[in-house]
Amino acid sequence: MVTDSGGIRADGVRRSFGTVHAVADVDLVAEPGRVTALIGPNGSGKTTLLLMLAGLLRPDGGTVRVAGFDPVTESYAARARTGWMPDVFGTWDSLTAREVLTTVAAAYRLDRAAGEARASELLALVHLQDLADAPAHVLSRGQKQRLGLARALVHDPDVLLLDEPASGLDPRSRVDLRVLVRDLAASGKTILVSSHVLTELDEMADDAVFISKGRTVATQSVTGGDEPRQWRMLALDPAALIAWLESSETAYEPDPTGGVLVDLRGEAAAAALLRSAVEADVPVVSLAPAGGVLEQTYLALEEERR
Ligand SMILES: Nc1ncnc2c1ncn2[C@@H]1O[C@H](COP(=O)(O)OP(=O)(O)OP(=O)(O)O)[C@@H](O)[C@H]1O
Repeated sequence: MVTDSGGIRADGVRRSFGTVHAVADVDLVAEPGRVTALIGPNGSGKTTLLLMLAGLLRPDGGTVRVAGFDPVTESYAARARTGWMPDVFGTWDSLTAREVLTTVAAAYRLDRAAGEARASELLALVHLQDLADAPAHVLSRGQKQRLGLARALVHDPDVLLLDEPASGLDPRSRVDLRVLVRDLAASGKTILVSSHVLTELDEMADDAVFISKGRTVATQSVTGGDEPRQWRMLALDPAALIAWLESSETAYEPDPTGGVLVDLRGEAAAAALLRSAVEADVPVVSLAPAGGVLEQTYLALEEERR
């Protein structure tokens, strides 16, 4: 649970730019030790919300607590506990990757030796040792993202706000990012991460908050939930599969891939369906979730809002 001293909490937060209500009414809870995904279409207000949580933009109304502090009235305490990784990381072009980190360390009042040690540790963590002494402007987009992540971690914050952290990362770096984020959550940090790549969030997040047009429209637990979702079932003999589904009165819809889609509640239900199909000699070749759980919720919400 979020207590006064941990996690992120936003209640009825709003922020407009002129007549644009970028964030109109957002409620959000992100708990320590968990990764919470922030999901919404382009322009739904994710970055604006993250900027308010990071203390970089003042809300017009509502309340925000980050690690127990108000980022506006207790900005020093909140910022000391918050790591912010923007979607586009502007580096100071004349500095090297290492200097970017030691400069940030100095801003957080780490002494020189501690700052240098921390910079080396983080450069190794994000696999940038070989480029440590290269000017930051020569880094590729993905390498800059990794430096941005290292920068967010300099002061060992309790709360991490990551805006599209995987954008521009190659497949290996995405896996590394996922492992790192999970490790940070396991060590008790609160992590809020926005991304459009829902399959990636499926594998990274514990909880999800969906926003649309500046409002919270749904929250969902990613892990351990047994909400119904669609599974795709394929058989060597599609006619035999359909005959069996009909005789066993299992609801299905045909799938363009030649298989069928069935609604199932959790993995135990999938195992039971597979067992009965095999017992009935249906030559099933696969039964797997059709798309990720977050993608299914996202598309259902989009459909609802059309
Ligand atoms: N500084 C600003 N001035 C005016 N309008 C703004 C400003 N910042 C954001 N907006 C508007 O607020 C809305 C929400 O923008 P925001 O960047 O928060 O969305 P987002 O969900 O992060 O989008 P994306 O997924 O494309 O990154 C958009 O309509 C945007 O044009």
